[in-house]
Amino acid sequence: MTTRHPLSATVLGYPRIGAKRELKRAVEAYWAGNIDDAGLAAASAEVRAQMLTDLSAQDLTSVPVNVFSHYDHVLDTTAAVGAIPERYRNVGGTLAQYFAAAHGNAELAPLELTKWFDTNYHYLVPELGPDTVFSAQPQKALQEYHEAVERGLQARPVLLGPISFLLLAKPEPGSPSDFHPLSRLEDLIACYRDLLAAFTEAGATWVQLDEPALCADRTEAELAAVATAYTALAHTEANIFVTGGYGSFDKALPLLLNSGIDALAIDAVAGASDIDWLEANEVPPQVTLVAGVVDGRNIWRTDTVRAAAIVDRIKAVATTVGVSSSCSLLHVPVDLEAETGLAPELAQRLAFARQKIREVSQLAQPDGERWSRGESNLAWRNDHIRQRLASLDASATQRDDFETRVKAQEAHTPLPPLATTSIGSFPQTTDIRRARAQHRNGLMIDVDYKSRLKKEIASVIELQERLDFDVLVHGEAERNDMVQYFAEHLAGFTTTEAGWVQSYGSRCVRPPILFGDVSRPSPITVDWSAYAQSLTTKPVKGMLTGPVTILAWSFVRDDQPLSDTAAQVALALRDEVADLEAAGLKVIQVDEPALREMLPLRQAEQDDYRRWATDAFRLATAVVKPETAIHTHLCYSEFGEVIDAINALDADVTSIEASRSKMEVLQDLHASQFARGVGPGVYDIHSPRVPTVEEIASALSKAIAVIDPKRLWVNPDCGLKTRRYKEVEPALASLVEAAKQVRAQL
Ligand code: MET
Ligand SMILES: [Zn+2]
Repeated sequence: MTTRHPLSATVLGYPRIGAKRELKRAVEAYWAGNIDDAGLAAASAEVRAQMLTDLSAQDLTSVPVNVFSHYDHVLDTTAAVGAIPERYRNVGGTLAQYFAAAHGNAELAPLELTKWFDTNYHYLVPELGPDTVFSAQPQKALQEYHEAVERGLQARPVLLGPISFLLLAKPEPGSPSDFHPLSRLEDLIACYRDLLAAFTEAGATWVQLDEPALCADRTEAELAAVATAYTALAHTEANIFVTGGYGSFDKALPLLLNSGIDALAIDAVAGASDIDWLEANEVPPQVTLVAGVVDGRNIWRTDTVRAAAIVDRIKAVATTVGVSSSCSLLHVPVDLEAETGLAPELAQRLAFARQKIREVSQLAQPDGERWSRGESNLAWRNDHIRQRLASLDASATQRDDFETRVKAQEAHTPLPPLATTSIGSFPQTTDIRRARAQHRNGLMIDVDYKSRLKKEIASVIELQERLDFDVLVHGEAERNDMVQYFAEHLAGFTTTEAGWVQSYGSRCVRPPILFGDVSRPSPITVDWSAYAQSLTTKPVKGMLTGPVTILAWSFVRDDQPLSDTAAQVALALRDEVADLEAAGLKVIQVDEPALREMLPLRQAEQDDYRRWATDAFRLATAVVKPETAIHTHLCYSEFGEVIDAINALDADVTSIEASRSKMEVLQDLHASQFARGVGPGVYDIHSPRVPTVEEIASALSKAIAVIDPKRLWVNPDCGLKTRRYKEVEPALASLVEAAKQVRAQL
């Protein structure tokens, strides 16, 4: 019998929150003090056991370990190199320190949370300084290694690779201004060598180092660091398997191949251009190539006929070839079998994590089962929508110029300078969540549910009138989630019952599935917004989620370009915008918080993205008359990168998360000569803290130094749905009062 290579059939990582979110429940119970250390350890062990059961259900030739996480895998690597920041170190045992860094406590804010590449996963940003001492802490990885070995599995510990770890880190507070974490490479490598030594000593022959940061454009110095790091690590006893997983390695590819590493995973889904390079160049014979042909980021069943052809292309250039997922399966739900409500013709085209393991295993067998997707389902096609889109010309995305709009809007809806508003959602009380759940489960009839929602809207309007807001919102009580709500009301989408994926820590989301042509069977939000407007003489904002964000937070069909799908979503929203305007809404906000998230990692692809993303937004909004104001909202920082796109959205007003980034965004806006209305958030809704009138007034005073007060809006930095009324009321009162004070000084 020939033994198969350990990387013949594998996946790069696995969902770790539990098929039914068991880990979420355990961790939250632990934070609340409802279970103790032993209780959490037991629950975690069960989640890991299930992961291993899944990973061993098909004949994978090796399984990744150390891919379980109590919160985040970047924080796990931070802990593995002993670099949990000093300030969390006197909190108690290692788990307490870990959670303090992850989640904060009464005294300490957690580490910064930010988006993981172009996904909706968030990682905790490591903080490193010139004096950070690295020390190998292999215990967690070893424990998971032993758990797998005890089951007779061939296991390989996984760590975030040293280059990505340093590139994702930020300088710790107080570091010299010219300090860059990458300058710590040599010391970090020494620590990784210790970790690898501990793994090999325990019996591991392979170690997986994930280098997703190499799927973005890198400077010459960063690329040089890749060669240095891997040449050093290749001279250890461990066999090194490097993965990327979020696109092509591009310039890093030859460096990795020639560094002496033993295996490299190619992302054949998002980074197929690497395969072209491999075909045109020489692959060192000692390097095993692992073909990542099973999409780790989407839920479509793999066309294994096509995938096998890609594996063959790679086999033609390399001596040893394996098959894997394109990246960790972290981004997909665990089991399709749990979805009993899906239409069979859709379900048969899907694969979640368990099904993907099976696909890998089939692809790795020369005579394994093959499936071809064939044509897309004709029943999912909507020719009427396609014709409407085809008949649109450039005027569909073009409004009058901003000057004209401002004049028309001032006449139509007079507002003071520093006008006050909020971002849309108001606190979602237990009572309102219960009503929604009861209605969903058929325990509350439509009329009762509608009157319950109307009551909620009326109370939100009453509160805003009492607080003296200038532009009111209806509060979004009808929405469980800003994307799911629209997915439930648009044709071409379906939602799942248990399709949970981790967003960060214990927070999970259920991305809807966009499977066919999108259309709007009937108005979605119009009744709620019109009802809110009927209760007040002040303007109410209609509230919609934008096309880019709807795509970013869904699993989207991959049989046509994203730009085509975005246009269909935009057209549906355009009809909704037109209906809101016709119903008397003078202000309409279309949220695009995911505008930055979808930005491609490689510069070469960014212009195209900016074009279709802004076209979609404009298609959705440019239907209104000049006197109707279009607002948009963005959060999650780093606006520098999308400022041109924000400009191109051509919204009349853009509200932006800014209180946490200390109004830095104003500098960016100023520098880019952004000329339209802007509302830098002055109340950090991510914290229960109630801001004072003085601090908001001082932020506003800073803002009017760079922005014309007529263009400046005063608002929180995001929706209020996760907050409680007891914090929100006084905070909003401070906000309105601060606006009035600064206004009085103009
Ligand atoms: C993540 S952005 C949220 C915007 C939405 N309108 C809300 O207020 O909740
Ligand atoms: Zn937001």
